[in-house]
Amino acid sequence: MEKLVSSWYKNKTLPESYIFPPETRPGDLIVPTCKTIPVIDLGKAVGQNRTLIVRQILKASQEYGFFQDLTKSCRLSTSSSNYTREKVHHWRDKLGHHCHPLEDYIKLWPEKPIRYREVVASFSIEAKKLGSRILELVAEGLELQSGYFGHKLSESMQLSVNHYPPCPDPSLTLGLSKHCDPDLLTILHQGDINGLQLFNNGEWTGVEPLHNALVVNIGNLLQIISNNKLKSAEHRVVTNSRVARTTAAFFIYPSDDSIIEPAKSLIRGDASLYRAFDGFAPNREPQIAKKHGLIVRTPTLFSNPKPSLRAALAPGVNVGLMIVMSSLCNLTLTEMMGNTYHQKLIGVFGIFTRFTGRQVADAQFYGEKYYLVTMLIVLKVLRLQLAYAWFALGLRREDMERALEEQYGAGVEEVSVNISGIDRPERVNHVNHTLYPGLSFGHTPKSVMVTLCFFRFWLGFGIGGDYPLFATIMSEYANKKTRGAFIAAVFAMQGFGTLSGGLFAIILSSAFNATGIGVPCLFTFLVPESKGKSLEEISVPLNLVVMMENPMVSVIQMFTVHAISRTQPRFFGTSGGTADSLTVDDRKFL
Ligand SMILES: O=C(O)CCC(=O)C(=O)O
Ligand SMILES: [Fe+2]
Repeated sequence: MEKLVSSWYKNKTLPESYIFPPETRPGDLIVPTCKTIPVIDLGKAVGQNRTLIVRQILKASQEYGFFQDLTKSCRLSTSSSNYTREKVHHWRDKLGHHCHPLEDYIKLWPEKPIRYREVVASFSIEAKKLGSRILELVAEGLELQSGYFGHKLSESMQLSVNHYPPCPDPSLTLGLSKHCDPDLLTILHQGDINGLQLFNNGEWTGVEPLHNALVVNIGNLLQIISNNKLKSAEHRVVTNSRVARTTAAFFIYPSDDSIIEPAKSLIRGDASLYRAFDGFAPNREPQIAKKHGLIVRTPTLFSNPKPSLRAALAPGVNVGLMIVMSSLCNLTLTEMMGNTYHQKLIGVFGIFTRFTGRQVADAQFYGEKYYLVTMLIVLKVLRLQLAYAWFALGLRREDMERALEEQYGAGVEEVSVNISGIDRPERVNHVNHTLYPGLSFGHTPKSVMVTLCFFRFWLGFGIGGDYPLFATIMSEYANKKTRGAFIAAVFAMQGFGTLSGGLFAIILSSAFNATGIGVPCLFTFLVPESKGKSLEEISVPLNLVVMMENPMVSVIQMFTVHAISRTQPRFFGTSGGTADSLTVDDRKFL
């Protein structure tokens, strides 16, 4: 392990590796302490006062993401867990370990000092209780059902004991640089030494240590679950040259298998600001677009927990596929329309579809566009594509929200109907049916398998009628000598088509991934260090800035523009229906 700062800091000047770049140094070390960070006495959250306390907590969490609570209730590292790779080290040593469920972890805690286990155990039991109480009050304030944050969502707890030794030059370094906690809720015992600072309204303010108080701050996950009704606070720790500062932070976070998403009741009427994700691991930090001076607001930003599968579903792939496929279809169909074999095929096909039902034909993608065999991949990610369209075109927010509301409803249908070149409204059903094989009845492996088997069977049933058709037409068309080869080719082509569709998806998404950007989230929050603007206001252009720096993404955006603009005039509001007729404002994002 790297040597702890505490073991060598004495009589030394600040080593270069601890000197932060000028723009992130603490600057003026004496910042005003924030007298207005609300102090909430949880002991009073009973009887008639309860509603008042709930209101105070909610208000504090919305404005600051921080409040102080008056109820008093292993791994040794230095700087951060990323010591070898980080550019600058933090002036901090840290002991970290899990503490809940206690009986699972206590045996792993340090044995010395002798009372460590006893003291920390009782503290962590209290911290857990306190966390649960606060979360219950937060649930009440957000009008979520009682116990909403209980069980899995707040199942785990980790403790970080931070030690910041006296520092030779506090103006050049930081104990912890600006960050938001990635958890649900943090309960911090900060002792009685100043050091914690909160970034609010574009300024740093000190969080004054209060006797008998714990600092409570909202983490990213609570911001996500509350759909931005609560705010995860940005904070940092500055050092001082006189005394060591030791703090204990309890991080409450969900079990690994929890699904994190905005609470359903909080997205009614509002757009859901975050997509759902699972496999939450508190240490999985997102990539930070440092050169843009941006701070990552959500742990999901550009994170790609299951790279292979997710990569294959990258929206860029979908757009690319759609364009290639629909051009192919258009060409093929135009070619075939005047062809008598085609007429025959349609005739027989018509009988077939009447016999087996429209759905069967639709579900196997053969209604009219024979070659949309990759539709399955494509449709699954339409939702993400809509997000791209939004970013790329600077669409009006209301339009985007409406489209999202209708996700797998009419909005997507229209887009897919249009993109695939089927423009009559009565064909909406057709697209609807093609969606089925891309959906699942549930999210467990079993239900996915059942859905898949069911639709595969259905598909096979439909194809079973169709293959003989192909064979017949091809036999009629080809001469005797080459007939066998032609029929083989026709059948093989479908497989090749599907394979190359998949291959295309994989190549495009690997290229996309290699750019380091990963699959973008629907709404990501990159916040510049500038004041005055709301998250919503700045997130769209900023996402674009990041994306536009990347040639691959720009290409995908151009695709999106063409695909959507060709077909979706209503998304443009008043600005017209083609890329050419976008207004100047729209164009600035292209
Ligand atoms: O030590 C402190 O005052 C704050 C610690 C902190 O923010 C953290 O561990 O995330
Ligand atoms: Fe923190």
